[in-house]
Amino acid sequence: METAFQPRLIRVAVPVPLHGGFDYLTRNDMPVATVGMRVLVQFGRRKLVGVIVAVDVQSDVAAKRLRAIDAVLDDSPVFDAGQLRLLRWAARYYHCPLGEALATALPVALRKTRTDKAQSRHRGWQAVASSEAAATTNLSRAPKQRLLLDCIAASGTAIAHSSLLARFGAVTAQLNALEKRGLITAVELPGGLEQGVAGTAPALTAEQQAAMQALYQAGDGFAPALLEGVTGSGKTEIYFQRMATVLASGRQVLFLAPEIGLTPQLIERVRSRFAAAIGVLHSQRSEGERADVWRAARAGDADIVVGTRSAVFTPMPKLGLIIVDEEHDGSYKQQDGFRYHARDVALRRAQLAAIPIVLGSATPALESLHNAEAARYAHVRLANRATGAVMPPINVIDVRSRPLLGGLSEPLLARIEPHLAAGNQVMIFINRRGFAPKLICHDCGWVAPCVRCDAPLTLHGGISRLQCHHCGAAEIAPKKCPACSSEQLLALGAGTERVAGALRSRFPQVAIARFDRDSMARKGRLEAQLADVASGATQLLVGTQMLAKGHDFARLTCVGVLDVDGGLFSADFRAAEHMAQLVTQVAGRAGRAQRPGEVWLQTRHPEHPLLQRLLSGGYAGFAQAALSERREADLPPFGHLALLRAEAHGEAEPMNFLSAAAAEVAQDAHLACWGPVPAPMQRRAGRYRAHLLLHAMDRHKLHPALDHWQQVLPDVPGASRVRWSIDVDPQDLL
Ligand SMILES: Nc1ncnc2c1ncn2[C@@H]1O[C@H](COP(=O)(O)OP(=O)(O)OP(=O)(O)O)[C@@H](O)[C@H]1O
Ligand SMILES: [Zn+2]
Repeated sequence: METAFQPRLIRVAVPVPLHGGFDYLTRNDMPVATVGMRVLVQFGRRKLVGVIVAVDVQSDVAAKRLRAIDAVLDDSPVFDAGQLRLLRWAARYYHCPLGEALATALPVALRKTRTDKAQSRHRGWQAVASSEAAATTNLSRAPKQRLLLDCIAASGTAIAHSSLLARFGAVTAQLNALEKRGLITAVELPGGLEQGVAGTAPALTAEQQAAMQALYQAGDGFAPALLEGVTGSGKTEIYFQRMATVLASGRQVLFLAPEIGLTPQLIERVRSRFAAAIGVLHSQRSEGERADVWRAARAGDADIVVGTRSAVFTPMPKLGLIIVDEEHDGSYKQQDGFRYHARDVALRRAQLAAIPIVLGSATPALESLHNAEAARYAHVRLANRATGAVMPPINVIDVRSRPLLGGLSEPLLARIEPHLAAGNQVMIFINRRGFAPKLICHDCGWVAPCVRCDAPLTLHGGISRLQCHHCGAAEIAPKKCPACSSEQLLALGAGTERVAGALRSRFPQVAIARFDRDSMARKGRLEAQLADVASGATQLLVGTQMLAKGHDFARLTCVGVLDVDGGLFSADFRAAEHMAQLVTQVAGRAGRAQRPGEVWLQTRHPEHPLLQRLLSGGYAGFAQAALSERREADLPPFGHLALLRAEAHGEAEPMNFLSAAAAEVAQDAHLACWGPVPAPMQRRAGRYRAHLLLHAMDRHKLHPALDHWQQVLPDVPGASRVRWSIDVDPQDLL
C-alpha cells in the first residue's frame, strides 16, 4: 500500500516545438497517474497540459531539480496504448514533436488546463413494449404518436429527444403522451451521440455484389482495399453493407470524409440506415460536442464515428473497420503544425489494429492507384452507375475571343437554358470566390495588389471591397487609380459572386443559390441551401469546390465548369492531377438518376494534351498517363519527398537558411536536394518564403536526414530569424 503513495517519476509530452518528453514527479496527495492521462505542469513560465507517456522512468535530470506536476487532469487515460502507439509513429513519421502531435489529436476542449468534465448526458426515449406489441397498440386517433412509437420501437434502442424533434418537428407533447400511456420511457443518453434508425438497404447491383465479395475476400485482418467507382456507382452503399457486418459483430466503425464531402446528406444517410449510436465530428460542431463524441467513442458507446481529418485520432477500443471516403481529397492533409495525412494515418491505424480499411473514390490519388497496382491494396472497381444512369458526356467550349458575361460564354448560356426550361437543375462550378480576381486600371494597367503578399487582391461585394485570399487583408476599393488617377477601374475576371449575378440577370425567374465560403459563413446556411436544392426549390447552383463532391441530386442534369485552365499551367506537379479530379467529380454530379446529364467545360486551351487525355480516356486514362510521367520524373508515388519551408521578414534569410540546411545533407547518391528556391508566391503575409525539397527513391533514406535537420537546424546561423518547418509527403508546393 505504501508504495502507491510514493511520488513517481513520470515522463510528460508537452505541446512545445521541442523533441523528447520532460520528467516530473507526482505528489503523494494526487490520484494515481498512469500513461495516457493528462497532467498540468509548469513548463518554463507557462502552465501546460501534457500527456504522460511513461511512468517510473530513469531520469537524466538530477532528483533535486525535478519539479512536481500541478495536477492530474483525468481519472482514466485519454489515450489508450493503441492510440499512443499510433501517435508515436505519426510524430516520428511526420517529424513532429510528440507533445504537439498528441495535443493536435485531442479535441480542443481537452487541450485546456482544467479537469475533464464528465460526459454530458441528454434525454432520450426507449420503447417499453416490443415492436410487435407496439404495432398492435391502437393509436388510430393519434397519428403523430403512432409515427413516433413506430420509429422508436423499430430502432430497438433509445433515440435522442433532440433527433426526434429534428425529424418530426415539435413533438414533445406527443412523446409525453406516449410515456403516460406506458409505451415509452425516458432514458439518459451519453452526450454527443445521435441514435440512428434501421433503414432498408437496396438490392445490390451485380457489380456492387462482386465488389462486396472482393471486400469480404480481403478478410477481417489488416486488409486495405481501394474502391475505385465512377461517380454515382453506389460506393456509399458498399461502405454501408460492409459497415453493417462489422456493427453486427459489436465492433465500432470509423468513417472519414473530407470537410466538404461530409455533407448533411451523408450524415442523414448514415442516420437513417443504422440503428446505432452515431457521433459526428466536424469543424462546425462546438468544442463541448466534440469532446462528448470523443468520450463516448472512448467508452465504446459510439458505434459509428463520422468525421473529418482529425477524427482519425478518435479513441475507439472496439474499432473493427475504417472507411476513408473521397480518399484523394487534399483536405486530409493538415497544412500546419502536425502535418499528417489522415488517409495515411488511417492506414497505419488499421494495420496496428489488424482491421480492414476501405479507401473509396471516383478519382483515386495517384499514390493509392499505384499501391493498388502494386497489389498492396485490393483493387475493387465499379465501372457503372448504380441507378443504371449513363455517365454524362463531357464537352468543351472554346472561349478564346468570345465575349464573357460574368465569366459565362454565350454557348454555355444557350446550353443551360433548355435544362432550366425543362424544370431540371443546373450547376455552375468556378473555383474562385468573390466578385472578380483583379481590379485593374484600364488606362495604365495598374492592378490592386496586396501590400503583404505577391498576389492581387480579390474584389468582393461587387467592386466595393478588396480582400486578400492569402493573408486576409481587407480594404475599401479605390475609386481612382492610385498610379494615374484614372477613374476607369475595371473588375477583371469572375468569381462566384459575379457569375451568380450574371445568371440572375439572364434568368430572372429562376431561383439561384451560391455555395462558397463567404455565403456559408453562417452556421446552418449550407444545410438550408442544400435542402432547397433537394426539394427542387433552387434550380441554379453556383459554387466552388464545395459543390464538387458527394452530392446526389436527382434533378441535376447540366454542369458547367468555368475555368479549368489554372490546373493546366501550374508550378505544382500535382496541379494536373487535382484538375482532373475536380473536373471528373464536378461532372459526376450530372445525370445521376433518370434524367440524362451533360457537362460543358469552358477553356482557352482546348487542345492542351492534359485536357485531351482526360476527355478521351476519362480519369483512369488520365491517371495512367500521369503515373508514367511521374515515374519518368522520379516524382511521388515513385520517388519520395519532404519539403523544408522557411520564411522570414528579410528576403535573403530564408534562402541563406535553406542553403545551410542543404549543406547539412550527407553526401548520398540516393538523396538529393532540389533547391532551395523562392516559393512560387514568394511573399505572403509580409514574409518572404523559400523551399527546399529533399528527394529520395527509398522513403527510408529521408528520415535520417530529417532527424539530422531537426537536431542541427536550430543552431544554423540566422536560424532564429527564420520560421521553418518540415513537411513529409507535401501536398501543396506553392
Ligand atoms: N443497389 C442500388 N440500387 C439502386 N440505387 C442505388 C443502389 N446503390 C446506390 N444507389 C443509388 O445511386 C446513387 C449514387 O450512389 P452513391 O451516392 O452511393 O454513389 P457514389 O459512388 O458514392 O458517388 P460519388 O462518388 O459521386 O459520390 C444514390 O442515389 C444511391 O441511392
Ligand atoms: Zn495578402
